Amino acid sequence: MSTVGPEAAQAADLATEQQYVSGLYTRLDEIRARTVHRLDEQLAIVPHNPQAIGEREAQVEWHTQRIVALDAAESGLCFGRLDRRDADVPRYIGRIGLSAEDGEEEPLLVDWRAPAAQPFYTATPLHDLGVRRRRHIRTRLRTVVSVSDETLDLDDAPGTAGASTLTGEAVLLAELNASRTGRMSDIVRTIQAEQDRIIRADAGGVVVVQGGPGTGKTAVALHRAAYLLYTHRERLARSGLLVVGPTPTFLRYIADVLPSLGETGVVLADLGGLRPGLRADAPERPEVAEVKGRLVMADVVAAAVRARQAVLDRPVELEIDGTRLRVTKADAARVRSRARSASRLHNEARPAAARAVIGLVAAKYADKLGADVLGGANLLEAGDVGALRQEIAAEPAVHRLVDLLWPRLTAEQVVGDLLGSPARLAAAAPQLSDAERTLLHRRATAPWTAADVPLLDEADELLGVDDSAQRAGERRERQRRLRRAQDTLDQLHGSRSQDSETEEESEELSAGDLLDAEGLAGRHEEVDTRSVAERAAADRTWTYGHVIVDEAQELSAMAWRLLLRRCPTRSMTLVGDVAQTGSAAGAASWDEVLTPHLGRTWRLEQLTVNYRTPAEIMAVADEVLAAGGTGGTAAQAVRSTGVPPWAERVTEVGLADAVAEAAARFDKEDGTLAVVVAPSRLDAVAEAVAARLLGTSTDGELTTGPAVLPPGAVKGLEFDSVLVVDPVAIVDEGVRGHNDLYVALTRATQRLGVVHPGELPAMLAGLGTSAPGR
Ligand SMILES: Nc1ncnc2c1ncn2[C@@H]1O[C@H](COP(=O)(O)OP(=O)(O)OP(=O)(O)O)[C@@H](O)[C@H]1O
Repeated sequence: MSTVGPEAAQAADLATEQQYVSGLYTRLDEIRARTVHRLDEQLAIVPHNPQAIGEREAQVEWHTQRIVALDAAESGLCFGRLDRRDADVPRYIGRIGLSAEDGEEEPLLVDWRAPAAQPFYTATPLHDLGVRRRRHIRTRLRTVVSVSDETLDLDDAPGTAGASTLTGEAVLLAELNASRTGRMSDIVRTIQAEQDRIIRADAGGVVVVQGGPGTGKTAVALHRAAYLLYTHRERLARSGLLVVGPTPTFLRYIADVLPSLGETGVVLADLGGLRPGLRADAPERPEVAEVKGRLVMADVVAAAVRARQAVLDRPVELEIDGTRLRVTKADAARVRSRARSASRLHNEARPAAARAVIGLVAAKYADKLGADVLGGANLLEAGDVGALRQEIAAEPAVHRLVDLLWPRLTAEQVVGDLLGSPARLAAAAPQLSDAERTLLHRRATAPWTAADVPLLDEADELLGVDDSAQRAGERRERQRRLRRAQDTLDQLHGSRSQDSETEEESEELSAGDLLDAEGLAGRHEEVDTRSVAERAAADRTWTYGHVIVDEAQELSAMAWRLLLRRCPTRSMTLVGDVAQTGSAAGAASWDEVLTPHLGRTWRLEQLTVNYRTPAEIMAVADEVLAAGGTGGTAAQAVRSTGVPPWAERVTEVGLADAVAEAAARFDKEDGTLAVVVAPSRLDAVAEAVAARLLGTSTDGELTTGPAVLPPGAVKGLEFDSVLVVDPVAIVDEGVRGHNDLYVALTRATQRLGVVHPGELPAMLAGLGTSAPGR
């Protein structure tokens, strides 16, 4: 009897899986070709009315999206197989679902997001969910290059139970050890059970995901987005999904993940990009951002809007056709109370303010014109007063008075004027101290910062839009279309030959019988052909079906108000780590930051395993947190590299060159490199590193070479090698300096070095003192 050796068994497994995977690619090609053909058919259609245009656009979008998803699935199409105790056929798991032409009961490939795929991520020897064996399949292009098995059935392989809490440990570690590229990639092959639970959590309500550095919060947030789009496709296709991240650099870093999962219809934005048409990215001092982020600023903005609804300091005179009229403070107060009772929103109340002003001026004018010199009743008739009102409504002096008492305002005017004027600040913000108001004060024309965006949004909420002119224009346009449609119908009707109106022919339906002018006019209305994501991103008032916030601990109270307005259904996923909060306006605890807005309606989930940072580096970082961080949760490092992190003391004058020298040593290693440096040293260090290493970037471009960045800019990112410069300055210059240093140290996936000009602080005593390669 011959036994099969492990190599032969492996070869046989490879051959079996290759055959299956090749079949899957054949099926993928067929479906793709058919979808391309259908798309071509749709593009060839020439639609003649808005309804047909709309239908065609929907079909084109659907087929295009399908092709994008099929293309995205090409790389690593199938990565898993489940052999189940009670089923004869294996179940294959992949990036998308594929069924056979004849629609067999078991699909050829199950989408990783489908419920049937879940055991691939969550089955364990103790809770095997009916799975005997989980197989990880690795492919390069369309070739299967390896398979690795986990036996879950305790009867088959006694002793496997409890061996590891990780799913597919070998495959996972291989992924984690790989060099980084400067762009985040998806983790669909190796999602871990605690992550899977959050990814598939119910869409309703607010889920807060707290986890230490490297626990996969960003990865989980993005895979949850893909999961929700799959599970609630129809709803989210209409309402859209928003992902908010801390910086433009971070958004670039994560930008490939969702497309690689076949999902392109998501809006990604940082806070400074949340106002359509505005890029608010001017730098801001942290202490200013902190004041701007306080909840009290909602009252300040409201007071600033109210202050624009003027009562006069002294009477104004205006002249109409040579007649002088006097408008008093009391008159102005009457106009204001009329307008205020007409609408809560300033700009929407403007027509009421204008009517009140016209009424007031007309009455004064009538009094003068019709005054009986003998002191009798007014000599003007009611009709005369009506005509006067029309005349007065056209008077430029009256328009100026309306503008004075109730100006049409934009959010930019309200907030710009407020911050640009100490007097306006003093009037609108008595609750702030002089020092705080001084912090807020800036040039009226200064560029906008990210912390201004919630203030602008708040102002917009209070201003509303006076769209009466636009609505009047739309009414006129609709009437024009109606008239044109009626003419068309009349012509059609008129062209019916009188002679042919036999009884039979008169039974025929004409265009006019089928359509009325209203319907025909409707057909000529414009169709908005932008995608939901495009429309959502361009519309400040858009409300999303789901909002995901990454690095949520950084958001100020005012930013929360803005985001909650974008998601009235409160279907939200917030991920972050209160131990990594860098901004003064951000959170030291979730309770503190969320309870004012959400009460206790949110639920907390935790991630506990650090997949990024090796144990050697985490041991050092944890000491920093213990020495002065703001809480957070410990995360267990999943691997160790055996490479000790080190510290090197340098002289103050030689610091920049020493950093460049150390960076050059790291640069010889595989993968990406970041130099993290306190803001005050940024320019000198960046210059020295750039002079030494080609491709050095300081603008957050992570793919060209070493990146030199301040701690605030590396939030959420990771690099194979990290060089931290002058840790004491990082702590001293940050608002929450220990957190900043903690963030900097935990960015490394492989190697960490610290260069310091003075004594090494005690909390970093765990660092070795000799830099390798010296
Ligand atoms: N299940 C997993 N399989 C493979 N890689 C994973 C897994 N989970 C996380 N990772 C990897 O670990 C790294 C850290 O993940 P991520 O950036 O999502 O963590 P984070 O919790 O957001 O970190 P931080 O708070 O420090 O920014 C990434 O490279 C990510 O791809």
